[in-house]
Amino acid sequence: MAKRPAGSWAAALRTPVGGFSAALLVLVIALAVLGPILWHDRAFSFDLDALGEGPSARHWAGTDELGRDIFYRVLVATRLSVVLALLATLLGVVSGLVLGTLPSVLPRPVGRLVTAAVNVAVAFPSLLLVLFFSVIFGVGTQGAVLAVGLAVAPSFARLAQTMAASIAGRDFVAAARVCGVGRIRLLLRHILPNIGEPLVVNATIAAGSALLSFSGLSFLGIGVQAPDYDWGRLLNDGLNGIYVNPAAALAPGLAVVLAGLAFNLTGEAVAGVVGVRTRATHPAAAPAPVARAAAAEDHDDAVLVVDNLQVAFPGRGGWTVPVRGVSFTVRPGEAIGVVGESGSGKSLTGLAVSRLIEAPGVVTADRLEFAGKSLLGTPERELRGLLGTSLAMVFQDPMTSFNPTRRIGRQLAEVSEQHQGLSRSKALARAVDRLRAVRIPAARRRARQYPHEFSGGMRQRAMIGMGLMGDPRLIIADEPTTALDVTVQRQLLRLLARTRAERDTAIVLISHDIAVVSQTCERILVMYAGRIVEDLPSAGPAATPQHPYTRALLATTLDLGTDREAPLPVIPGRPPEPDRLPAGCAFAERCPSATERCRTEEPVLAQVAPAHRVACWHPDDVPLPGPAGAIVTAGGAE
Ligand SMILES: Nc1ncnc2c1ncn2[C@@H]1O[C@H](COP(=O)(O)OP(=O)(O)OP(=O)(O)O)[C@@H](O)[C@H]1O
Repeated sequence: MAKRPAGSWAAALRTPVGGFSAALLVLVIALAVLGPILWHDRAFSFDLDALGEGPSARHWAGTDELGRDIFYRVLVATRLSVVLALLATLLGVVSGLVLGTLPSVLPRPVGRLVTAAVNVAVAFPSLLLVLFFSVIFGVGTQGAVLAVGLAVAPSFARLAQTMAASIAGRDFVAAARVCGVGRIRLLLRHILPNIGEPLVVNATIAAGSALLSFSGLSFLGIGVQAPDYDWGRLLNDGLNGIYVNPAAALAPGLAVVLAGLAFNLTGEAVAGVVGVRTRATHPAAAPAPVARAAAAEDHDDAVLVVDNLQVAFPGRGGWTVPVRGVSFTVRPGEAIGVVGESGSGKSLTGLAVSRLIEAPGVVTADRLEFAGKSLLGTPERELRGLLGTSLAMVFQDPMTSFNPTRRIGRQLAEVSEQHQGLSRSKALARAVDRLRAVRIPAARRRARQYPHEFSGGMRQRAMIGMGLMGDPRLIIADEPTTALDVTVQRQLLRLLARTRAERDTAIVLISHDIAVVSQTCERILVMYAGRIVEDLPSAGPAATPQHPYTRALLATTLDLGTDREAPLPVIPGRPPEPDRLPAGCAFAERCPSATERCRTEEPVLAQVAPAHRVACWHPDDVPLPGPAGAIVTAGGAE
């Protein structure tokens, strides 16, 4: 299980649910431990002057027919009630875990048999199972523990099975398998630790239910037997005289409810901390604004204006700001490339523009406008229509971009049904037409197919086709060609270029590959550690990169002329983590031209030529070798 920072537990305790459940649980545990030690004698002493009496100053919840104090009996019964519930839960969790994970270590036919047995058991209501097992194991405490425990087991087995199956498909398990790790070790080392958290949460909640079931069994007379007593037995005793002394039944009933609540609410609070349920956290204060890096240029007809954009996430020691004051403008029909190494903030910038940053992430900007509308100030409902028809997003992994259970045509058609009010058949006809427009052969037949029946390149085309269902003014493509081979990559870039030429659609192409970007875009934004460090055209007189980072990126680009005998060029060092940024220029550590000033003072993005901005104290304007010294790579322009 991953270690949680102490801060998140403390924060959970400060919430009303967390605080209340923790207090209640501490009280229940304290009573279970101390109850029999402190009040055993009082619970067993007979007051012959007060037989079967109602509440009084001496006996707060009255007495039973032998004159024993009900209040103290309820307190003393806490230990047996809680211990039995916990024992039953433990039994249920352990046997459920064994049943749930056995199929992954047993030979396949036996494993299937176990799975089928679990499926059948899950189909029965747990109360029915409790009664069934009680009959089998017989009346008494032991039988009741076994009955409640085994009745809980199937739901844990199912939970463990489902979670183990989802983990078993992950890459790290495959990697361990390839390394020859055996099945049992795989289960113990790689699968169980990753399903531990949800199991603990569910076990805590199940303890509350076990307490209730146990009290139910004792109440029916098939659980704890005299002279022992738990809350269920006290409830049973109290019910006989309920018209004389209602408190005799109410007191143990209240104890069951409060202890059940303590377990259930604690489970909820733990779930909030370990993230079993996705819950928006509300950090104490908003992230502090970072120093402005540059202003966006003003254009009246701009499709997208990003001015001083910041994306922040709450971390252990405060906010981390992976995007720090990014500013740029995109005009109609313009193709802008965003490049940079992994972690430079490219994707977050694209996601912020598409309003896809989820809480607890926070997006702020002086201006973030798409098609003249503020993306931060306009109500969600108003924006949905605009973004649905005018903004298209193409992601890196085309397989996960489509819903695998729905036909491609229907998924495309949904856009027009939702945003353009087209009928089902008209929307589908448009979907087929759009698939044709992105050059998908046999579009009508293909529209009836599922995503897995498409090749990677076709899925990316279909994704662009989905964007074209509306009338996109901007396409944001985040690493759209990374998963594709070079030929398909070229086709896709050509399709983007054609779409742009035909419809005057602007394109923001995010890539780590400066060669890909320079082939498709006329302007390149180079990002490093959450900032734009250079903004330059990809061709023309101002296309000589001046930032040492851009020059280093270009130097590491391989092309047909690269000397295969020489070692592969790399940029030494690694980019800084967003929560550990140095003072001054973030690239200084890796920069051959860095001086003392670079290490103390952060450069701002400044104009060095028309349409060329650089954030560097020592820009290098010596033209690079190659055609006109510009960023034209082996692929050439499309
Ligand atoms: N939800 C998140 N919570 C905290 N930090 C995040 C979150 N998402 C991204 N980051 C951090 O923000 C930084 C920038 O991420 P981003 O995905 O924008 O990088 P990128 O330049 O697109 O890299 P890549 O090419 O690898 O996708 C990374 O250091 C990442 O760890």
